[in-house]
Amino acid sequence: MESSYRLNRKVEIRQCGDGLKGLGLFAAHRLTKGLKIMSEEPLLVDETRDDLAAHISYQFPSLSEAEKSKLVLMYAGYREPIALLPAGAVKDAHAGRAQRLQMIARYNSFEGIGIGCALSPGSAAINHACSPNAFLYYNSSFNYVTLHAIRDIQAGEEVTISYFQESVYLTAAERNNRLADGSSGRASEAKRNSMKSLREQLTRHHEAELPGPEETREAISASRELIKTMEDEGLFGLEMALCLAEQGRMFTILGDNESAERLNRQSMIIRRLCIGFDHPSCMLSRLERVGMTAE
Ligand SMILES: C[S@@+](CC[C@H](N)C(=O)[O-])C[C@H]1O[C@@H](n2cnc3c(N)ncnc32)[C@H](O)[C@@H]1O
Repeated sequence: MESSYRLNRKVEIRQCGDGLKGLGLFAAHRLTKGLKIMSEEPLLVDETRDDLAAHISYQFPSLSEAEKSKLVLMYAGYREPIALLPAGAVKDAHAGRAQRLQMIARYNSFEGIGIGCALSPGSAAINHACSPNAFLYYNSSFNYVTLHAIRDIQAGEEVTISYFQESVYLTAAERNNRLADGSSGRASEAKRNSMKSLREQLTRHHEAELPGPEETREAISASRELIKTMEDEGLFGLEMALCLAEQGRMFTILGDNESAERLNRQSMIIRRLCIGFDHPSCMLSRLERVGMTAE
């Protein structure tokens, strides 16, 4: 029988079927779009991945024994039979080597998921997909890492995130370069190139001094195309929420407040999908809707 570790009632960690990706996170039953799949306290948090890797061996001794054993079992760029060693000084010395801890920090921490970079046990089991079905976020207000389903996920299906959640404008080639450690990326080249050039077009529009209505209408159509491509690619993320809000602002410039409001609502829906209703920025908007804004 296949061995697996049940992380919570919704997901389990087990070996991926293809034998290439190592461990992965799998749905224990059907997970509906928008569901919070997990929420966990990170073992370590730092400003960037480089900082986390630089500090991990100093911080490691202050973790609890339970936290240490979760951390040393993470992927370190190569698979070592740490789990098979008998408990004791040899195992501890080997598992906690500074160089190995740094590799663990590099391969398993996630940055660009909110403020800072976090290393947490459940997220360390999540593999990359170019069209992911989940979104990872570090909620610094409550100090926990959340994972939300951005589409329905079937029982037994692997739960994946994009390792480029906040760098969505990388081309397919740039992604594959960054995934050179063995993670596979199959982003469609034409679509990713088109997203990058649409973003450049929008940036030029924002940087232009006093763009006229014609230029703004052109920028709106570029923004529509960009959002449509993101949808086709399954890239429901905070960048899509930002694009919707940005398009809303352009409608405001044109005096079309109704469209602006509709886009702001859509933007908030995507934001909630990715980071949850209980994220402070989403809760605030709920208060705003009932007229309870802060003074
Ligand atoms: C955060 S860990 C994910 C869990 C890991 N698979 C394990 O066995 O512990 C990141 C590592 O998983 C592997 N990986 C992630 N996504 C992958 C993919 N789509 N294809 C192949 N390997 C992948 C890469 O080796 C990557 O450095």
